[in-house]
Amino acid sequence: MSTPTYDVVAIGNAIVDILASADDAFIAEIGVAKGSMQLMFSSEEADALYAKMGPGMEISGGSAANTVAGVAALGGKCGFIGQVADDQLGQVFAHDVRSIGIEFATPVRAGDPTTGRCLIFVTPDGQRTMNTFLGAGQFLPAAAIDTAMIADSAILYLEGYLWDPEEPRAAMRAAIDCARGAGRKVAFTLSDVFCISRHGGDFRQLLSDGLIDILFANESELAALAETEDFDAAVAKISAQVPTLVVTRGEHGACAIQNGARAEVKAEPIAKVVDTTGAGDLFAAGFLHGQAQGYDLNASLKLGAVCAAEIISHVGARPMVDMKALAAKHIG
Ligand SMILES: OC[C@H]1O[C@H](O)[C@H](O)[C@@H]1O
Repeated sequence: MSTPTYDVVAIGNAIVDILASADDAFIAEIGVAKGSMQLMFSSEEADALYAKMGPGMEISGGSAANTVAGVAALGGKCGFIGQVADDQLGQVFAHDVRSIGIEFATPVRAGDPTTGRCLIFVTPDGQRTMNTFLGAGQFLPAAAIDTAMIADSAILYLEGYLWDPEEPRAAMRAAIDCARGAGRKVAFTLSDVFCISRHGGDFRQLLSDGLIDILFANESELAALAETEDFDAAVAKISAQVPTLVVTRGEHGACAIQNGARAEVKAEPIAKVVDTTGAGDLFAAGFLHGQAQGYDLNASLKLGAVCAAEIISHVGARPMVDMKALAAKHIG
């Protein structure tokens, strides 16, 4: 097997985030569950919610895109595959990933819908409530999959959010076949409990077919996938089906089980949680970069925790400090 050019190639939703402060009363008023993610199914619905939003900040996002942005900031070589439309938000998204050295060559899609956007309300406790219009992202076709790039990457990283729409799901299945055919690793994030409610059967099948090498979950996603609220039982059940399981536990840190060996990390202390958007994405970035660099499980978890702490200390899910220097300070 040849040495791969890329450390991580991701397939995910190409989204520009619009973030604004809101209080709990506003979250109740718009009728969504605080801390959750819900889909908006039309640009009219997105426009109506945007009209209610206070002054916003636009920052590129998208879960898997955030992760490769983190890996690239740490010095990894990355690629991204995702669908944007031929519009201004699409140009912003493409500019932002390319400007940090990520290879992004998915052809733009003409016509409606627009590029995806996510309206994110951040409450004073740092909690984020996301409202996503996937837009063009839900039409990523299998034909857009760059098989040469995937076969040339140590890790293919997929987001569960994108398993929902039909075309990208087919595209991701083709990408898994391509990565595995080339002897590369496949990493998958479960993204949200709602993805498991809708596609838990598929996810369990991917695991039992041995198609996933690294699985990322938070505690609620793990419980939903394992169909038990008993954390230790859930870890035992799922870790028996995947070579590496990583479970993020918010302020309680994270744990990973790799081929039977278990490691834990505490959450990195920070002065103030400003915005939790992208915490899991950046944890995945640190962990994957560590694994791609050959770090052991403890060091990979530590780098994940350091990256997650950086991202929650400011608004937006893209790193804002010199991540190489930050990693060097903590990992050496
Ligand atoms: O995981 C956080 C990301 O999910 C949503 O897709 C937003 O784009 C945000 O950046």
